[in-house]
Amino acid sequence: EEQEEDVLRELRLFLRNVTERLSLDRRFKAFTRPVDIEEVPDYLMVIKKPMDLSTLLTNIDEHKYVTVSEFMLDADLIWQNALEYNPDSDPMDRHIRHRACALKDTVRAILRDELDEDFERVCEEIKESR
Ligand SMILES: CC(=O)c1nc(NC(=O)[C@H]2CNCCN2)sc1-c1cc(O)cc(O)c1
Repeated sequence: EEQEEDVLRELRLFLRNVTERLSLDRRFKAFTRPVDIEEVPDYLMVIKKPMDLSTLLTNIDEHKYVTVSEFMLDADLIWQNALEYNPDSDPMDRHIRHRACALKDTVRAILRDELDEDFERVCEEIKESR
């Protein structure tokens, strides 16, 4: 009903705000757009579920997420994919892994500081009821 749509509208506003702040952080430049398959032809042989910050925003606008937990599953793909594609001691691998770990910690810190657990519980109730 209308109250549920109010909650999901507030969820989308919160998730857009978090995603846009991440996209503005220079440490996460490599994660702002889909990996360019022309530049990195073997990427899709290694990474089965690509994800990036611009795709998160599109998903939010398409009402893909009813809970923060669903959003987190896709947001976690971004740094998990980077760790998987960059496992070696190569300086570039280490550089990307460092930024992937910073992304992981930053997302968790924002949600710990800014997500009210009662709000997420209401979102989970809406999801269960559908
Ligand atoms: C996001 C990601 O996982 C990524 N990984 C890379 N790894 C490498 O280049 C390592 C791989 N091992 C051998 C030595 N090179 S480059 C890169 C990337 C960076 C961008 O600024 C944009 C973009 O689309 C992708």
